[in-house]
Amino acid sequence: MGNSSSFEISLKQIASKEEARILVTGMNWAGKTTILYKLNIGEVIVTCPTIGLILESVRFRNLTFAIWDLGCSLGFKTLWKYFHTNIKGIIFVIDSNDRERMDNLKWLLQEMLFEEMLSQLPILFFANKQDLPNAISLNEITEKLELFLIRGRIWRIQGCSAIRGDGLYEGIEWISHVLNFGS
Ligand SMILES: Nc1nc2c(ncn2[C@@H]2O[C@H](COP(=O)(O)OP(=O)(O)OP(=O)(O)O)[C@@H](O)[C@H]2O)c(=O)[nH]1
Ligand SMILES: [Mg+2]
Repeated sequence: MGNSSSFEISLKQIASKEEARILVTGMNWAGKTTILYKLNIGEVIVTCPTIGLILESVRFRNLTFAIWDLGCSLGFKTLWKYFHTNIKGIIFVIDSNDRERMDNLKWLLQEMLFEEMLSQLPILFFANKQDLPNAISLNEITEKLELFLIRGRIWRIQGCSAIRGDGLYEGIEWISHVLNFGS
């Protein structure tokens, strides 16, 4: 990665080229990449791996899905600063099998929910890995992450298994519909 000013210029260039998008995010290992592959909505493109920001994007109808990790050392704020104007919705992927990181996840989610630049955007929560025997139920995830406290935006939690493909299209159809892009 170059120095911080050349890095900022690179970010600006990426942000200016991209069109309206849905941000797909969540903790690492949650299944973001697998979901996008499974949806078979196009080739996953590593847009710019050289600057330390792993940005993958795929297209589905007229939506662009861009993904990056919460665990990324850049942090939310750097990314939001450049990308928020094009973001129309958020897909937040949860590893339903990861009980140990639920508390961490809750705080990361809170940080995002309170981010002014992302306020009012609809959120689809994909409770992924529901195929695993110890997966946490949707009700329990809703409790643990306090999703019921979300105000001022449309949200939905959708159980899914990126491995099997269950639930993915229901979620994508929902967010497409909410954004008035879907048929
Ligand atoms: N059992 C099961 N495993 C899954 C599912 N989705 C993803 N995985 C596995 O979880 C691991 C992480 O999946 P990725 O798609 O790489 O997750 P990611 O969120 O893109 O991870 P990072 O890019 O590292 O942040 C892989 O071993 C996947 O095969 C699922 O629905 N069920
Ligand atoms: Mg990934």
